[in-house]
Amino acid sequence: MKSIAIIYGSSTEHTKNAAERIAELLADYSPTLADIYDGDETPFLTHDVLILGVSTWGVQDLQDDWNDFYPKLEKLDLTGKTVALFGLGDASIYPSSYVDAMGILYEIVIQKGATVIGEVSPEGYDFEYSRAFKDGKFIGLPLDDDYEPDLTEGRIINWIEKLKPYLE
Ligand SMILES: Cc1cc2nc3c(=O)[nH]c(=O)nc-3n(C[C@H](O)[C@H](O)[C@H](O)COP(=O)(O)O)c2cc1C
Repeated sequence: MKSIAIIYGSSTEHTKNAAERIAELLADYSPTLADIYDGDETPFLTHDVLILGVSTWGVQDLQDDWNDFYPKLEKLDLTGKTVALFGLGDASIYPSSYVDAMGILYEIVIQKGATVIGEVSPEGYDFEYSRAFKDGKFIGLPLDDDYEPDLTEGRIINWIEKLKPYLE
């Protein structure tokens, strides 16, 4: 069984709530839950699988705490790490930058040597453009607690089931 860290940044608790739900669903793996606000790179270094949660703010930007942490992220070596990403956004008001921050994190973790798992089909999502949408798939799990909160629980459960084979 792999060791898992769930690391999130959240300004109005949407990403935090999703991170806590993911932690509950993965309770058998005893995951570490960390708020990137603390600025601590230790969980990145001490776990095999990193589940990273980020919301998009400022239109197309990383959530503030992830933004502050970004220079540290640029210095990490993530070779051999498995990363799964989830991103909170609002496809109704920001359809042209939907969950862009998840795409920003994807690009840097790939550059730092990580393998990314957990891509998601766009079926059921209504958006125009997303930096997190590559080669016909989202590179992680988009969640929208502003526009379609009722879908969050089912989306998380489906996604976790798909991740589980990579966590053994
Ligand atoms: C000023 C502002 C800018 C935003 N920009 C985007 C955006 O570009 N793309 C997007 O998908 N969501 C955008 N959002 C929506 C947030 O990402 C969304 O509310 C999210 O659930 C916040 O999560 P958090 O509470 O974990 O920070 C924006 C929200 C605000 C208030």
